Amino acid sequence: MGKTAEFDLCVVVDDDEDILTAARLLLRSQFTEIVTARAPDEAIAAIAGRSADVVLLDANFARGATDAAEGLAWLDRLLAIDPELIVVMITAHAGVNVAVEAMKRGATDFVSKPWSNERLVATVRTAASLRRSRRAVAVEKARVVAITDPAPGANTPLIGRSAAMARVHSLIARAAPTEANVLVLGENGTGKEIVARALHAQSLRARQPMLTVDLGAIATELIDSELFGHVKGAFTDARADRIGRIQAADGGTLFLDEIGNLPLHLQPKLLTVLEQRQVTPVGANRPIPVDIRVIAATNMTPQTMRDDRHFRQDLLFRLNTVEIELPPLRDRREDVAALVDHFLDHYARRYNRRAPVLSTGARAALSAHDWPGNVRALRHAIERAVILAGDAPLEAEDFPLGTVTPRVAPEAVVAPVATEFNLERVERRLVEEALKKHGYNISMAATELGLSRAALYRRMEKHGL
Ligand SMILES: Nc1ncnc2c1ncn2[C@@H]1O[C@H](COP(=O)(O)OP(=O)(O)OP(=O)(O)O)[C@@H](O)[C@H]1O
Repeated sequence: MGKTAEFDLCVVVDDDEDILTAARLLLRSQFTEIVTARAPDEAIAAIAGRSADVVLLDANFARGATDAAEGLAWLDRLLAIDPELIVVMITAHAGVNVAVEAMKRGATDFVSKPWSNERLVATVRTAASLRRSRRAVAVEKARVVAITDPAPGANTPLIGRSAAMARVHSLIARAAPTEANVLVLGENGTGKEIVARALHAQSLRARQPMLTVDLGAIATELIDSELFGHVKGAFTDARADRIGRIQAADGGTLFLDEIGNLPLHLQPKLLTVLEQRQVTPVGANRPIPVDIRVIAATNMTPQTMRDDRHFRQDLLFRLNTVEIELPPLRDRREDVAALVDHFLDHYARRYNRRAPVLSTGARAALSAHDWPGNVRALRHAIERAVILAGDAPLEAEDFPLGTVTPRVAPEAVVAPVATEFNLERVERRLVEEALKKHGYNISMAATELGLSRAALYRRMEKHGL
């Protein structure tokens, strides 16, 4: 059996039978199948529903014609059927104008008759490889888009009418339609991701995807290749080219969550992407142009972000063209009532129950609570209450408000009691303790528990924390 060909399907369209035979002989070692046709419509019918790697298309069909009008018209039709199609035009000798026109209309390359065999094979091979890499990028892009669905709850509207939230709403409305990069600051659970989604949804890029990279959830050593991509062989496990999230977000918005976790040594690399609008995958030697708008978020305080031991200031200035700061819930208690009503209604629908009534005392307690986990914690508290509610109005005791545990010294945390052996309960307790210990700072609690942020969120959901 002969060597397997590298490419699948080549289509050659020419009204000259000799040319068809020559092309078939020349290209048969490169393609598993070669379809030849004497007229373009014959070729279209022969490959209907299939995807050709390359179409070699003659420019002149009408006898004696040299202006290529017919070939160019067929080029348009073929590209209308499949805009990704790779067409190599066969032009008459010295038909430079035709070649230029064909390229302008979307042909990938051209060969002129009489051709040199070597040149023809090289041109067709390059064109077929281009098709393959375009397809690989499309598949990779779809994969990356598919795995970056919004986090649970991230698609809810931004509730809150306090003066602080009114400022946030107004900043979103003004910044969204511009191309400005936006930095969203706020403690964990204050709604930074919702703000990022609102910015994208109201932007000119709304029809393109918004890709999220949670820099707090990716192992540090993987951040480089996740963000910037890599080429095959760049490191031991790089078995194939892989585009990074930056390239996958091309045309859309890139949401860099927990930007404060971007290692210092990668910060100049991101700066270069933003300044030069191009990305160089790990191990590649040529940069790829990218068009992205960046929204970044962090739970670091503005002071920490402005400390160049944590964050490069030149990068900060690129990221924070507009800065939106989300105040913690304890500084906008007037928003609690609206949030409580929103989540009561939301979870009553979700669990198909009547929304429980809250006593005046319960409402007052919820408003007075300090909510170290901010809106996320309030949301979980309401969800739990809706699930557990009986017929009586809910009282303050029905919510796990307990005594507020401020950020405590690590040694003050009690080790789990060894007499408890129920794994689920032990897990819940550990997660809860770690959250309290770190003042509901998700990144720090996750690090302490040896979990990724995403894994910690899943456990918080599971245990209603
Ligand atoms: N203003 C708000 N209105 C409605 N829901 C909110 C609001 N703020 C936060 N939430 C809810 O709280 C949860 C946390 O929000 P989000 O993930 O946007 O916070 P975050 O600041 O990005 O948190 P983290 O820093 O921990 O990633 C989500 O379930 C979201 O629906």
